[in-house]
Amino acid sequence: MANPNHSQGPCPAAPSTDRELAHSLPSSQSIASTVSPGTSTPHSWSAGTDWALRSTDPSPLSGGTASPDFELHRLFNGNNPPPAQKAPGSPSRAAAKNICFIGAGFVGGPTAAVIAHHNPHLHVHVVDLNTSRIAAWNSPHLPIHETGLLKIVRIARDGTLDTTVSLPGLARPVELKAREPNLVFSTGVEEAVAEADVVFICVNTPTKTGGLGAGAMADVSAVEGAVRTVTRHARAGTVVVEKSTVPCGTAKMVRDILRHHRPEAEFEVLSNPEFLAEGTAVENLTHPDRILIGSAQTPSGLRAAAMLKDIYAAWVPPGKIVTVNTFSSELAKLVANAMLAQRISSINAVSAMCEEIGLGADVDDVSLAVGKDERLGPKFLQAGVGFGGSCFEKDILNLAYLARELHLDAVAEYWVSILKINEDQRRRFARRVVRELNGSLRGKKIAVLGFAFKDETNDTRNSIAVHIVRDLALELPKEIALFDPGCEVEEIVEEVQSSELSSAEMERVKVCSGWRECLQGSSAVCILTQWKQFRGRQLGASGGAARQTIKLGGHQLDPATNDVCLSETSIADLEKLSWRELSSQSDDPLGRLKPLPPCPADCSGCRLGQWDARGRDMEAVDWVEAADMMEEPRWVFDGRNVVNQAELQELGFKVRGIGKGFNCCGATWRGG
Ligand SMILES: NC(=O)c1ccc[n+]([C@@H]2O[C@H](COP(=O)([O-])OP(=O)(O)OC[C@H]3O[C@@H](n4cnc5c(N)ncnc54)[C@H](O)[C@@H]3O)[C@@H](O)[C@H]2O)c1
Ligand SMILES: O=c1ccn([C@@H]2O[C@H](COP(=O)(O)OP(=O)(O)O[C@H]3O[C@H](CO)[C@@H](O)[C@H](O)[C@H]3O)[C@@H](O)[C@H]2O)c(=O)[nH]1
Repeated sequence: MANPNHSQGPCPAAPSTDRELAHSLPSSQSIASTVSPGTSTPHSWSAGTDWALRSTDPSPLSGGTASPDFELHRLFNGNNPPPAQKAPGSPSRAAAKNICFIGAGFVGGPTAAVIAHHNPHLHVHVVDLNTSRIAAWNSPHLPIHETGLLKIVRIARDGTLDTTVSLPGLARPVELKAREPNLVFSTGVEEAVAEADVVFICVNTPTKTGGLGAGAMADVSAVEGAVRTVTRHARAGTVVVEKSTVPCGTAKMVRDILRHHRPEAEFEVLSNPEFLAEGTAVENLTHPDRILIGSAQTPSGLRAAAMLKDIYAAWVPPGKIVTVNTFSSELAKLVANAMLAQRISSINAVSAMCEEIGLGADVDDVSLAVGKDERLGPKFLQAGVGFGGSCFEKDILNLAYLARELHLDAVAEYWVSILKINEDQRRRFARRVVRELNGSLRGKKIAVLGFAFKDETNDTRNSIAVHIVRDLALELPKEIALFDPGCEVEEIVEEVQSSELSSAEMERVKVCSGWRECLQGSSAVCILTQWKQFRGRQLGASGGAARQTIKLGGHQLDPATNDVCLSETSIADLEKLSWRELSSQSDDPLGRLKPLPPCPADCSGCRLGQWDARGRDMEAVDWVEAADMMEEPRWVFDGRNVVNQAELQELGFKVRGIGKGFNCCGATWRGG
């Protein structure tokens, strides 16, 4: 809870936005941070006030929302709502009240939670056939480990408490009214669909493994399953939103199925692909680069798009919401992933060249130089052992399949070449390990640090590590020890077991629960995931978290009235102020969260620990200690260029990074 002893006057050293906030609260206002589910009221300044909505977006699609401009208008003009301003002929549709998400996976769960968090007036119901997944969403131990996710789930799922905030930067205490719960997780798929105004389909769409298009085409059977439920149970007029990544033309297919089974009912089908990346899901959902909405370009399609746009406009600036037709939207999702992966394959191809040139060419220097070109930019130019994960490969295969279907073989080959480079990159890495260890791994222990497909996640699906472990296991080493600071031992075991290793190869694989156990007695360490813990204690310690600059939502402060309106975004600003002014370490500095119910004594979630407060080994590797544990000569094969090569070489390690055509002493070497 915020400290009442600091409630007098503004902080003299505070920047201007802080000073504005310091005078921001009138003496007698009480602030409701939410309204009851089912009312059309957005975040209200004072409870019980109903606001007319105004479009702040010149686009004819906008149906209006509680945008910052609207909130400012309200503050300048008291409680008189601004006149509704709709572009002539612009479509309108009743605002959604009940939303259903089918699929409580990596996309459905976090997306539903963020939508519910920012739209307290909506009732959001997330359903899945997987009972254990739903049980986890209803527990203190969520099935998905994403920074900040538990907190927003708790706010929306459990509601919040009445609280009063007193901070040195605030003129007077701020009263935050309790929030009602508006996020439900259940297995009641049919009931949730029957109640919904909008149904988001967030089910899995993996690459087909058999039959027509095996190994290339996306398997949309789960989408079809979800659509079947909609045809049977949805009310006429329900808007169906395709959130899953699907082949181009799927929205039309869904529309056709609905028309066939329910010819009397009007259904609109929208494409609204998701661009979040795992490990940064909450950040990506909270501050998206864009929200893409594809709709039929008919009046009713545009009305449906406007309704969806309003849901996002609760926290996304209107300029970031892009509306197109459904085909362009579906294609854009596949192309975005293909182009991101293409950059990685491009820089990995360069890394192979750097290694072969061997004259000191360093791929990281090339990335730096190339990324300075504003037309190219610095992101997604990190060379490594290749990209993994559940999305890039399947979406490129999907795109290439479409090109082939269109008889564009050269185009299909172009996309497939991205995957060929990726495969070559990981093969080259495994070959190099074997070559440097004199062409044989027999009798040697190989340590693998990192098993998740990227850092800050526990997702091991299609991880590069699985492929490399398989290639190394073929060499019959004494042992391959695996450790990942973000994954449970069971998660890694499960993934390895599904990797087609023979029983003789499997016997050599051991999953460890700490880096010491993993490195003990090894001849070589392969770093396959970019966890910062692998950089080492020395670097980890010197890094020190930079002090965060607090943006106090300046555009939401009214300089004339010094009022502040408290949407969840503004409450987040208050939390930042609290962290700064009171040096609070609490995840809940305003004291809004309801306590979690105690877990049963045999709770497996408690036993395994949690992402945010877990018992697993998140300690940085101490390379000084590691040097003593390993067999000589000690090799480090850094597949993500995370360690400081010079520092490790001083400790007696032989280090090989990606795309380094030299070692630190200037001697050239050649990759495998
Ligand atoms: N994972 C990501 O980072 C990411 C990002 C953007 C887009 N996508 C796309 O989003 C979609 C979902 O991906 P995900 O990673 O969330 O998948 P996931 O496997 O984690 O979750 C899908 C969930 O859908 C459930 N499901 C399947 N059929 C169902 C039905 N008929 N009724 C109720 N529940 C059902 C499954 O039980 C599962 O829990 C995919 O198309 C994927 O390509 C994923
Ligand atoms: O410069 C880079 C960036 C990433 N990677 C690797 O690429 C893979 C994918 O990383 P990332 O894209 O960050 O994670 P994903 O969760 O797979 O997200 C991608 O796939 C999602 C599913 O479609 C999209 O929504 C996201 O926009 C898109 O980034 C990982 O193995 C990374 O290690 C690199 O090797 N070099």
